[in-house]
Amino acid sequence: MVLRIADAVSGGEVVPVETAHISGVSYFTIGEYGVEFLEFLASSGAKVSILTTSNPAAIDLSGLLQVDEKVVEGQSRISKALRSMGVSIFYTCAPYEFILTRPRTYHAWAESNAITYINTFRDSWSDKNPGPLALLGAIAGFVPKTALYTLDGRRPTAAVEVNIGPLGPLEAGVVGALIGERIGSGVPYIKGAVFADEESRREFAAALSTYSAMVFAVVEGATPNWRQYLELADFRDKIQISAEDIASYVRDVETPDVVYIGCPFADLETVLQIVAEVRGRGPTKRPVYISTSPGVYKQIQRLVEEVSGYNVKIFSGACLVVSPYTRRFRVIATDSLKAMFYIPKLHGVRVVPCRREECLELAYA
Ligand SMILES: C[C@@](O)(CCOP(=O)(O)O)CC(=O)O
Repeated sequence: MVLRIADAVSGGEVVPVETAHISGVSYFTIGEYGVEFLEFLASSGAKVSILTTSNPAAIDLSGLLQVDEKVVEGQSRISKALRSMGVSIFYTCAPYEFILTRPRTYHAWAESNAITYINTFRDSWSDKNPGPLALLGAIAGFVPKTALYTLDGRRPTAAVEVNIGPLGPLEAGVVGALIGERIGSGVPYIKGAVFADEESRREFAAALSTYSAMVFAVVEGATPNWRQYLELADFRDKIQISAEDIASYVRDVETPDVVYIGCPFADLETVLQIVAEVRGRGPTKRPVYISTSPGVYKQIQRLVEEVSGYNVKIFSGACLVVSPYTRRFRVIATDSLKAMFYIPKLHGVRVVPCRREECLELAYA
Protein backbone atom coordinates (compact mmCIF):
# COMPACT_ATOMS: atom_id res chain seq x y z
CA MET A 1 0.00 0.00 0.00
CA VAL A 2 2.85 2.39 0.79
CA LEU A 3 4.32 1.73 -2.66
CA ARG A 4 0.95 2.38 -4.29
CA ILE A 5 0.61 5.68 -2.40
CA ALA A 6 4.18 6.54 -3.44
CA ASP A 7 3.17 5.96 -7.08
CA ALA A 8 0.51 8.60 -6.60
CA VAL A 9 2.40 11.21 -4.55
CA SER A 10 6.17 10.86 -5.08
CA GLY A 11 6.73 9.29 -8.48
CA GLY A 12 7.11 5.89 -6.81
CA GLU A 13 10.10 6.97 -4.71
CA VAL A 14 10.24 5.98 -1.03
CA VAL A 15 12.53 6.83 1.85
CA PRO A 16 13.55 4.53 4.75
CA VAL A 17 12.55 5.94 8.15
CA GLU A 18 14.08 5.47 11.63
CA THR A 19 10.95 6.07 13.70
CA ALA A 20 7.20 6.53 13.27
CA HIS A 21 4.64 8.34 15.37
CA ILE A 22 0.97 7.70 14.64
CA SER A 23 -1.98 9.99 15.34
CA GLY A 24 -5.68 9.20 15.30
CA VAL A 25 -5.61 6.68 18.15
CA SER A 26 -8.39 8.19 20.26
CA TYR A 27 -11.74 6.41 20.06
CA PHE A 28 -13.33 9.85 20.10
CA THR A 29 -11.63 10.93 16.85
CA ILE A 30 -11.55 7.65 14.88
CA GLY A 31 -14.71 5.90 16.13
CA GLU A 32 -15.83 2.43 15.14
CA TYR A 33 -14.43 2.45 11.58
CA GLY A 34 -11.02 3.50 12.85
CA VAL A 35 -10.99 0.71 15.43
CA GLU A 36 -12.01 -1.81 12.79
CA PHE A 37 -9.15 -0.66 10.52
CA LEU A 38 -6.61 -1.11 13.34
CA GLU A 39 -8.08 -4.49 14.34
CA PHE A 40 -8.01 -5.62 10.72
CA LEU A 41 -4.30 -4.75 10.42
CA ALA A 42 -3.52 -6.40 13.77
CA SER A 43 -5.45 -9.59 12.91
CA SER A 44 -3.56 -9.88 9.62
CA GLY A 45 -0.38 -10.29 11.71
CA ALA A 46 1.11 -6.89 10.76
CA LYS A 47 3.98 -5.73 12.99
CA VAL A 48 5.86 -2.45 13.00
CA SER A 49 9.50 -2.74 11.96
CA ILE A 50 10.79 0.47 13.63
CA LEU A 51 10.24 2.33 16.91
CA THR A 52 6.64 3.54 16.70
CA THR A 53 4.90 5.73 19.25
CA SER A 54 1.31 6.92 19.45
CA ASN A 55 -0.63 10.14 19.99
CA PRO A 56 -2.86 10.82 23.03
CA ALA A 57 -5.92 8.68 23.67
CA ALA A 58 -9.45 9.56 24.83
CA ILE A 59 -8.74 8.36 28.38
CA ASP A 60 -5.82 9.34 30.58
CA LEU A 61 -3.55 6.92 32.42
CA SER A 62 -5.14 7.34 35.84
CA GLY A 63 -8.79 7.60 34.81
CA LEU A 64 -9.19 11.24 35.81
CA LEU A 65 -11.14 12.01 32.62
CA GLN A 66 -14.32 10.03 33.17
CA VAL A 67 -15.93 9.06 29.86
CA ASP A 68 -18.75 6.73 28.66
CA GLU A 69 -18.33 2.99 28.87
CA LYS A 70 -18.50 2.84 25.04
CA VAL A 71 -15.42 5.07 24.77
CA VAL A 72 -13.57 3.06 27.44
CA GLU A 73 -14.27 -0.14 25.55
CA GLY A 74 -13.38 1.35 22.13
CA GLN A 75 -10.15 2.78 23.53
CA SER A 76 -9.14 -0.54 25.01
CA ARG A 77 -9.71 -2.26 21.64
CA ILE A 78 -7.45 0.38 20.05
CA SER A 79 -4.73 -0.22 22.66
CA LYS A 80 -4.96 -3.97 22.16
CA ALA A 81 -4.63 -3.68 18.38
CA LEU A 82 -1.72 -1.24 18.62
CA ARG A 83 0.08 -3.33 21.22
CA SER A 84 -0.26 -6.48 19.15
CA MET A 85 1.35 -4.66 16.20
CA GLY A 86 4.28 -3.69 18.42
CA VAL A 87 3.40 0.01 18.74
CA SER A 88 4.71 1.57 21.94
CA ILE A 89 1.47 2.74 23.53
CA PHE A 90 3.10 5.60 25.32
CA TYR A 91 0.32 8.03 24.46
CA THR A 92 1.95 11.41 23.88
CA CYS A 93 1.83 14.26 21.37
CA ALA A 94 5.39 15.24 22.33
CA PRO A 95 7.45 12.14 21.43
CA TYR A 96 10.40 14.47 20.70
CA GLU A 97 10.78 14.75 24.47
CA PHE A 98 12.36 11.30 24.63
CA ILE A 99 13.11 10.45 20.98
CA LEU A 100 16.05 12.77 20.45
CA THR A 101 16.03 12.70 16.67
CA ARG A 102 19.27 13.74 14.97
CA PRO A 103 19.60 16.29 12.15
CA ARG A 104 19.01 14.99 8.64
CA THR A 105 17.52 11.67 9.73
CA TYR A 106 14.18 10.51 8.28
CA HIS A 107 11.00 9.90 10.28
CA ALA A 108 7.37 9.09 9.50
CA TRP A 109 5.41 11.13 12.00
CA ALA A 110 1.75 12.03 11.80
CA GLU A 111 1.12 14.52 14.60
CA SER A 112 1.68 17.98 13.18
CA ASN A 113 3.09 19.74 16.28
CA ALA A 114 5.65 16.96 16.73
CA ILE A 115 6.64 16.97 13.05
CA THR A 116 7.04 20.74 13.03
CA TYR A 117 9.06 20.60 16.25
CA ILE A 118 11.64 18.11 14.94
CA ASN A 119 11.78 19.68 11.47
CA THR A 120 12.23 23.20 12.82
CA PHE A 121 14.29 22.80 15.97
CA ARG A 122 16.33 19.73 15.02
CA ASP A 123 16.35 19.70 11.22
CA SER A 124 15.19 16.08 11.48
CA TRP A 125 13.13 15.30 8.41
CA SER A 126 9.48 14.27 8.42
CA ASP A 127 6.59 15.17 6.18
CA LYS A 128 3.05 15.21 7.59
CA ASN A 129 2.05 11.63 7.00
CA PRO A 130 -1.66 10.97 7.62
CA GLY A 131 -2.16 8.68 10.68
CA PRO A 132 -2.88 5.47 8.69
CA LEU A 133 0.07 6.12 6.35
CA ALA A 134 2.44 6.63 9.29
CA LEU A 135 1.30 3.25 10.63
CA LEU A 136 1.67 1.53 7.25
CA GLY A 137 5.08 3.21 6.93
CA ALA A 138 6.03 1.90 10.37
CA ILE A 139 5.19 -1.62 9.20
CA ALA A 140 6.99 -1.24 5.85
CA GLY A 141 9.93 0.75 7.27
CA PHE A 142 9.59 3.41 4.56
CA VAL A 143 7.20 6.12 3.34
CA PRO A 144 6.72 8.02 0.06
CA LYS A 145 9.64 10.38 -0.58
CA THR A 146 7.58 13.57 -0.66
CA ALA A 147 9.08 17.08 -0.86
CA LEU A 148 10.04 17.52 2.80
CA TYR A 149 12.32 14.47 2.55
CA THR A 150 14.44 16.36 0.01
CA LEU A 151 16.66 19.42 0.48
CA ASP A 152 15.01 21.08 -2.50
CA GLY A 153 11.57 20.66 -0.95
CA ARG A 154 12.81 22.39 2.21
CA ARG A 155 13.94 25.54 0.42
CA PRO A 156 12.60 28.62 2.26
CA THR A 157 9.97 30.47 0.22
CA ALA A 158 8.85 33.28 2.52
CA ALA A 159 10.85 35.81 4.53
CA VAL A 160 9.26 36.55 7.89
CA GLU A 161 10.42 39.24 10.28
CA VAL A 162 9.43 39.01 13.93
CA ASN A 163 10.94 41.73 16.05
CA ILE A 164 9.08 41.44 19.30
CA GLY A 165 11.50 40.23 21.95
CA PRO A 166 11.37 36.85 23.70
CA LEU A 167 8.16 35.03 22.85
CA GLY A 168 6.36 33.31 25.72
CA PRO A 169 4.08 30.34 24.98
CA LEU A 170 1.00 32.37 24.03
CA GLU A 171 2.92 34.88 21.88
CA ALA A 172 4.86 32.06 20.22
CA GLY A 173 1.55 30.37 19.41
CA VAL A 174 0.11 33.57 17.98
CA VAL A 175 3.23 34.11 15.84
CA GLY A 176 2.92 30.52 14.54
CA ALA A 177 -0.79 30.99 13.81
CA LEU A 178 -0.25 34.35 12.06
CA ILE A 179 2.54 32.98 9.88
CA GLY A 180 0.34 29.98 9.09
CA GLU A 181 -2.68 32.11 8.19
CA ARG A 182 -0.74 34.68 6.17
CA ILE A 183 1.52 32.37 4.19
CA GLY A 184 -0.51 29.15 4.12
CA SER A 185 2.03 26.99 2.28
CA GLY A 186 5.73 26.82 1.50
CA VAL A 187 8.59 27.17 3.98
CA PRO A 188 8.91 30.32 6.13
CA TYR A 189 12.36 31.65 7.00
CA ILE A 190 11.97 33.51 10.29
CA LYS A 191 14.28 36.27 11.42
CA GLY A 192 14.22 37.84 14.86
CA ALA A 193 12.21 35.18 16.72
CA VAL A 194 13.53 34.33 20.18
CA PHE A 195 11.65 31.69 22.12
CA ALA A 196 11.50 32.24 25.88
CA ASP A 197 11.49 28.56 26.78
CA GLU A 198 10.79 24.99 25.67
CA GLU A 199 7.03 25.46 26.06
CA SER A 200 7.19 28.40 23.64
CA ARG A 201 8.94 26.31 21.00
CA ARG A 202 6.23 23.65 21.39
CA GLU A 203 3.42 26.19 21.13
CA PHE A 204 4.97 27.82 18.05
CA ALA A 205 5.36 24.48 16.27
CA ALA A 206 1.81 23.43 17.16
CA ALA A 207 0.21 26.68 16.03
CA LEU A 208 2.11 26.97 12.74
CA SER A 209 0.95 23.53 11.66
CA THR A 210 -2.59 23.89 13.01
CA TYR A 211 -3.30 27.16 11.19
CA SER A 212 -1.72 26.02 7.90
CA ALA A 213 -0.46 22.97 6.05
CA MET A 214 3.14 23.90 6.87
CA VAL A 215 5.19 21.60 9.11
CA PHE A 216 8.63 23.18 8.73
CA ALA A 217 10.04 26.63 9.33
CA VAL A 218 13.65 27.76 9.40
CA VAL A 219 14.28 29.91 12.47
CA GLU A 220 17.43 31.97 12.04
CA GLY A 221 19.97 31.03 14.71
CA ALA A 222 17.86 28.13 16.00
CA THR A 223 17.28 25.63 13.19
CA PRO A 224 20.39 23.48 12.64
CA ASN A 225 21.85 24.26 9.17
CA TRP A 226 19.89 27.55 8.96
CA ARG A 227 22.75 29.19 7.04
CA GLN A 228 22.53 26.56 4.32
CA TYR A 229 18.76 27.07 4.14
CA LEU A 230 19.27 30.82 3.80
CA GLU A 231 21.62 30.25 0.85
CA LEU A 232 19.00 28.05 -0.80
CA ALA A 233 16.13 30.47 -0.14
CA ASP A 234 13.93 31.66 -2.98
CA PHE A 235 11.64 34.20 -1.35
CA ARG A 236 8.28 34.74 -3.01
CA ASP A 237 6.53 36.23 0.03
CA LYS A 238 7.68 38.68 2.66
CA ILE A 239 5.76 39.47 5.85
CA GLN A 240 6.36 41.19 9.17
CA ILE A 241 4.77 40.37 12.49
CA SER A 242 4.51 43.12 15.07
CA ALA A 243 3.56 43.41 18.71
CA GLU A 244 0.25 45.00 17.57
CA ASP A 245 -0.56 41.92 15.47
CA ILE A 246 -0.15 39.79 18.57
CA ALA A 247 -2.20 42.15 20.75
CA SER A 248 -5.09 42.14 18.27
CA TYR A 249 -5.19 38.34 18.37
CA VAL A 250 -5.52 38.16 22.14
CA ARG A 251 -9.02 39.50 22.76
CA ASP A 252 -10.81 40.24 26.04
CA VAL A 253 -11.01 37.25 28.23
CA GLU A 254 -14.37 35.78 29.20
CA THR A 255 -14.61 34.12 32.61
CA PRO A 256 -13.92 30.41 32.05
CA ASP A 257 -15.17 27.35 33.95
CA VAL A 258 -11.69 25.86 33.82
CA VAL A 259 -8.14 26.60 32.79
CA TYR A 260 -6.28 24.20 30.50
CA ILE A 261 -2.52 24.04 30.00
CA GLY A 262 -0.70 21.35 28.02
CA CYS A 263 -1.52 21.33 24.31
CA PRO A 264 1.02 20.13 23.20
CA PHE A 265 1.75 18.27 26.44
CA ALA A 266 3.34 20.50 29.07
CA ASP A 267 7.02 19.90 29.71
CA LEU A 268 8.33 19.19 33.21
CA GLU A 269 9.44 22.78 33.78
CA THR A 270 5.99 24.17 33.01
CA VAL A 271 4.33 21.70 35.34
CA LEU A 272 6.79 22.52 38.12
CA GLN A 273 6.24 26.27 37.68
CA ILE A 274 2.49 25.90 38.07
CA VAL A 275 2.91 23.56 41.03
CA ALA A 276 5.20 26.10 42.75
CA GLU A 277 2.68 28.89 42.16
CA VAL A 278 -0.29 27.02 43.62
CA ARG A 279 1.75 25.79 46.55
CA GLY A 280 2.40 29.44 47.35
CA ARG A 281 -1.16 30.65 46.79
CA GLY A 282 -3.33 27.76 47.91
CA PRO A 283 -6.28 26.09 46.19
CA THR A 284 -7.58 27.65 42.96
CA LYS A 285 -11.24 28.63 42.64
CA ARG A 286 -11.65 27.09 39.19
CA PRO A 287 -10.02 23.79 38.23
CA VAL A 288 -6.73 23.88 36.36
CA TYR A 289 -6.25 20.92 34.02
CA ILE A 290 -2.71 20.13 32.87
CA SER A 291 -1.95 17.40 30.36
CA THR A 292 1.58 16.07 30.26
CA SER A 293 3.43 13.09 28.85
CA PRO A 294 3.46 9.71 30.59
CA GLY A 295 7.22 10.11 31.14
CA VAL A 296 6.85 13.42 32.99
CA TYR A 297 3.77 12.19 34.86
CA LYS A 298 5.53 9.15 36.25
CA GLN A 299 8.34 11.31 37.62
CA ILE A 300 6.00 13.61 39.53
CA GLN A 301 3.30 11.34 40.92
CA ARG A 302 3.71 12.62 44.48
CA LEU A 303 3.27 16.20 43.29
CA VAL A 304 0.22 15.20 41.23
CA GLU A 305 -1.43 13.89 44.39
CA GLU A 306 -0.41 16.91 46.41
CA VAL A 307 -1.77 19.52 43.98
CA SER A 308 -5.00 17.62 43.33
CA GLY A 309 -5.93 19.00 46.77
CA TYR A 310 -5.35 22.49 45.31
CA ASN A 311 -7.84 21.93 42.47
CA VAL A 312 -5.02 21.31 39.96
CA LYS A 313 -5.63 18.18 37.90
CA ILE A 314 -2.52 16.85 36.22
CA PHE A 315 -3.16 13.97 33.86
CA SER A 316 -1.33 12.08 31.18
CA GLY A 317 -1.74 10.07 27.99
CA ALA A 318 -4.84 12.02 26.90
CA CYS A 319 -5.72 15.65 26.25
CA LEU A 320 -8.78 17.87 26.14
CA VAL A 321 -8.65 17.93 22.32
CA VAL A 322 -9.13 14.18 21.86
CA SER A 323 -11.23 13.31 24.94
CA PRO A 324 -15.03 13.67 25.02
CA TYR A 325 -14.62 14.66 28.71
CA THR A 326 -14.17 18.24 27.41
CA ARG A 327 -17.85 18.48 26.48
CA ARG A 328 -18.89 19.07 30.08
CA PHE A 329 -17.36 22.56 29.99
CA ARG A 330 -18.81 25.83 28.70
CA VAL A 331 -15.71 28.04 28.42
CA ILE A 332 -12.06 26.98 28.68
CA ALA A 333 -9.15 29.42 29.11
CA THR A 334 -5.82 28.29 27.67
CA ASP A 335 -2.45 29.52 26.43
CA SER A 336 -2.60 27.04 23.53
CA LEU A 337 -3.52 28.24 20.06
CA LYS A 338 -3.92 24.63 18.96
CA ALA A 339 -6.49 23.94 21.70
CA MET A 340 -8.21 27.20 20.73
CA PHE A 341 -8.57 25.90 17.19
CA TYR A 342 -9.68 22.32 17.83
CA ILE A 343 -11.79 22.37 21.02
CA PRO A 344 -14.62 24.55 19.61
CA LYS A 345 -14.65 22.51 16.38
CA LEU A 346 -14.57 19.06 17.97
CA HIS A 347 -16.56 19.71 21.14
CA GLY A 348 -18.57 22.92 20.61
CA VAL A 349 -16.95 24.43 23.73
CA ARG A 350 -15.76 28.07 23.71
CA VAL A 351 -12.05 28.69 24.27
CA VAL A 352 -10.41 31.96 25.28
CA PRO A 353 -6.70 32.72 25.07
CA CYS A 354 -4.61 33.92 28.00
CA ARG A 355 -0.93 34.14 28.91
CA ARG A 356 0.06 31.49 31.45
CA GLU A 357 0.10 34.03 34.32
CA GLU A 358 -3.30 35.40 33.24
CA CYS A 359 -4.70 31.90 32.98
CA LEU A 360 -3.66 31.26 36.58
CA GLU A 361 -5.15 34.59 37.66
CA LEU A 362 -8.42 33.49 36.05
CA ALA A 363 -8.23 30.26 38.03
CA TYR A 364 -8.07 32.29 41.25
CA ALA A 365 -10.61 34.96 40.19
C1 LIG B 1 -7.41 15.29 16.82
C2 LIG B 1 -6.12 15.23 16.08
O1 LIG B 1 -6.36 14.81 14.76
C3 LIG B 1 -5.55 16.65 16.14
C4 LIG B 1 -5.03 17.16 14.92
O2 LIG B 1 -3.77 16.67 14.70
P1 LIG B 1 -2.87 17.36 13.62
O3 LIG B 1 -2.59 18.72 14.13
O4 LIG B 1 -3.64 17.42 12.35
O5 LIG B 1 -1.68 16.48 13.53
C5 LIG B 1 -5.10 14.32 16.69
C6 LIG B 1 -5.44 12.86 16.72
O6 LIG B 1 -6.53 12.43 16.33
O7 LIG B 1 -4.57 12.11 17.15
